[in-house]
Amino acid sequence: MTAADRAAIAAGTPGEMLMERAGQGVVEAILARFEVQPVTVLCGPGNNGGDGYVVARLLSERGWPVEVRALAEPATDDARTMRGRWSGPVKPLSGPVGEGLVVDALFGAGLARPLDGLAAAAVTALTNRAEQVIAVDIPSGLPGDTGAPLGVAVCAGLTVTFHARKPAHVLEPGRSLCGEIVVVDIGLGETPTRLVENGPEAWAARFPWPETHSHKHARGRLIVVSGDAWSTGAARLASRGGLRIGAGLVTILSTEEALASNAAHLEAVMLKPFATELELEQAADHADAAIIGPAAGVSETTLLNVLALARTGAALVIDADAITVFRDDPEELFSVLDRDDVLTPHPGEFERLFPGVLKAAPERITAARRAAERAGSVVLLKGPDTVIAAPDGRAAVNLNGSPWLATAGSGDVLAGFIGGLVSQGMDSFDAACAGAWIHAEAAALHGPGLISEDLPGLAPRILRRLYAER
Ligand SMILES: NC(=O)C1=CN([C@@H]2O[C@H](COP(=O)(O)OP(=O)(O)OC[C@H]3O[C@@H](n4cnc5c(N)ncnc54)[C@H](OP(=O)(O)O)[C@@H]3O)[C@@H](O)[C@H]2O)[C@@H](O)CC1
Ligand SMILES: [K+]
Repeated sequence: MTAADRAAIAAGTPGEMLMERAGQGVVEAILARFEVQPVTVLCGPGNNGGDGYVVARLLSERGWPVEVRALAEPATDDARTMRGRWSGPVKPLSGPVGEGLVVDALFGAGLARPLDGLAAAAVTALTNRAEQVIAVDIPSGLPGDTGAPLGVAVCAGLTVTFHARKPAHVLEPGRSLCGEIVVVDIGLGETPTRLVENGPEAWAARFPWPETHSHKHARGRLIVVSGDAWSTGAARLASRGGLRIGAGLVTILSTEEALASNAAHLEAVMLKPFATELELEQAADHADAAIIGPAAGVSETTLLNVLALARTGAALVIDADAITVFRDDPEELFSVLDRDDVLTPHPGEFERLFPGVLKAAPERITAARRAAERAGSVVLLKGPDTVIAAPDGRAAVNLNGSPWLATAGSGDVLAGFIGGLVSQGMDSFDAACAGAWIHAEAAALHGPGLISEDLPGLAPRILRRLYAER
């Protein structure tokens, strides 16, 4: 039972009533998606099984042919009550499951160990039937607080959970085992949750729209540090992203040798030379935000450039090579970061800065939180389920990730989106969340054939939508 259940029960809502609402929610989700057909409900011994008996009764009352299979007798009072209200037969779990839908009410939040014996066999027999399987709360075999199955686990086409998504619903591979996810309100009320699904509702109210009197300097001054003469495209992708997301002035800072190639490809983005890290520091002096890392080169120069930017008042977005250069001494980086700064590692870069943290954490949200706390800055851990965490414990998981983003340079544009938002004064955690969401939304909008050059130009369609809904 979760803390939310216990709190609701302590506040006077009987567990039995919560269970009735939970079963009702599952049934409504089924009725909204499927025609009447045979349904087999697999019930476990705990309250997840209790929900299963409610589903069986309510579907049967609506004329559905229902068969109940139980792993064991109910072991909780509420489950026993619901078992008692089911007037049909209860068959053993063993043996093949017939045609039609299968409701998986074997285990939910109380899963304590890998499935074995009859439960494992029943779950294995459901392989290749995902579209017909409706998981109650969580696909059995998947612990709610991680996205990692303990052993065999149900693969469902629909998962109906209660109150709020749990880590297993948002983190891979769990998220893919859930299929469509429906969250049912069972009246648990407002309970503090520190896991946020990243989406506009989490940050749109604080999006930095320009006001009538805004001028370009007030809209945010962003600088992007260019790579050397052969590696200038990444900084331009980032700068274009920054400009499209609304920064008023974007400047690429480039060494002499890369000036010509940058100059040949820039219009609204400005260009300034620098030779030493001291000159970089001076050039960045009036910037609100600075991006460093995309194609920067894994070199001592990049490391010194990061430290130089950290001496300015600019909020930093540190990506790619600018992360890797600190692999021998991550503390050197952490000692100059503050909570306005954002690190945007993929898992390999994350490992370089935070060795062992991903492996030691039960899942990616905890890993990103620990990293943010250690670094003292916002950390955006990339992946199909990108996680954003702040040093104060805030965390969000991006749910609109898109496979089209697996293309060269997409991370550079993401750094640009985040830097552009931070430069406009948006809180860095919000900016990382908004940047990641808009980035994935843009990719989904384009779909097949996406290249990173397309991403900045897709942002306006999403921004228009956000602007209209503000
Ligand atoms: N969220 C909400 O608001 C509401 C939630 N509700 C529902 O309650 C569910 C949580 O119920 P729950 O705590 O009783 O746990 P549940 O998953 O049924 O299993 C526990 C039982 O399984 C057993 N067991 C564990 N692992 C096993 C294994 N591998 N193999 C074999 N046995 C194993 C374990 O035995 P033990 O570990 O003690 O030996 C225990 O007997 C939740 O997911 C939701 O569906 C609603 O009803 C009300 C509102
Ligand atoms: K289940």
